[in-house]
Amino acid sequence: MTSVDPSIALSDALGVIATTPTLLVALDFDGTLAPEVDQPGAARALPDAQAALLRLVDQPGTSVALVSGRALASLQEVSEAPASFLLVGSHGVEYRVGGSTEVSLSDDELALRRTVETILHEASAPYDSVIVEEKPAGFALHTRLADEATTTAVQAEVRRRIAVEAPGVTERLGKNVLEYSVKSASKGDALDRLRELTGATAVFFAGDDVTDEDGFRALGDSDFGLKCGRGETAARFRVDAPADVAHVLEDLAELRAHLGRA
Ligand SMILES: O=P(O)(O)OC[C@H]1O[C@H](O[C@H]2O[C@H](CO)[C@@H](O)[C@H](O)[C@H]2O)[C@H](O)[C@@H](O)[C@@H]1O
Repeated sequence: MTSVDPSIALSDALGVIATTPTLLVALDFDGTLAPEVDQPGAARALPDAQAALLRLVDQPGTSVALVSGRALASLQEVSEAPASFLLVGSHGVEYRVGGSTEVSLSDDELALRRTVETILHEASAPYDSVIVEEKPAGFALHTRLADEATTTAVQAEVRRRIAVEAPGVTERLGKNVLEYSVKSASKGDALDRLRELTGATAVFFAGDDVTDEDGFRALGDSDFGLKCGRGETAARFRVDAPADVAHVLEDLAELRAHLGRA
């Protein structure tokens, strides 16, 4: 485990955030809580991470949120999250904060979404290795099982057509996934909303992908950003893999529980 900010050790910063009066623990799902797998529906949080989150959500003044690029329904299914977890899907477009929310699309947005659907399905049709995933406000093109040449070709074709036929849609590029949405919300917007909703005095957020950087940029000096894996980041701390995230969450849960007992 390393500190991107050399002025403070990860364990010291964890000890500080554990004492905050009202804590929001927010986690990206794929690549952070759950190791990456070939089939999106097969992803599951590591048992140690899930156990730590269940322990955290039981502590006084502590909220747990999953903030994912997945559609909310997909996130609910793979995360097996109890009702006490706050859920954000589709990169900040969908929320489960109490009751589920429907995504409401205008006629223009519905038409734009249909155009995106057509482009992604037509561009991916020649390739068995490319999968299109439906979301309430858009579609994602998965190339995890495709070779490099196929990925380059299909993404170039999609981008060429989107620029002409659906300008204005929001593009998000993740690990082996190129996604288009008719809503432009981000994980930064989601953390802002959850912070306000929970009255958090500090926020812990962990993520692994480019779209998680919006979340890290929404953090302030009292917060704790944890990047999982390689790549440029605005997070203050970094670990190598989901197993390390699980360890950090276990430590945070232990510190928070100790505080509750003190
Ligand atoms: O924000 P996240 O919770 O990290 O969600 C990002 C995307 O996750 C899923 O795709 C990724 O994980 C899959 C399972 O490990 C993997 O097969 C795929 O290659 C990854 O891109 C999900 O399917 C997407 O909808 C999310 O946007």
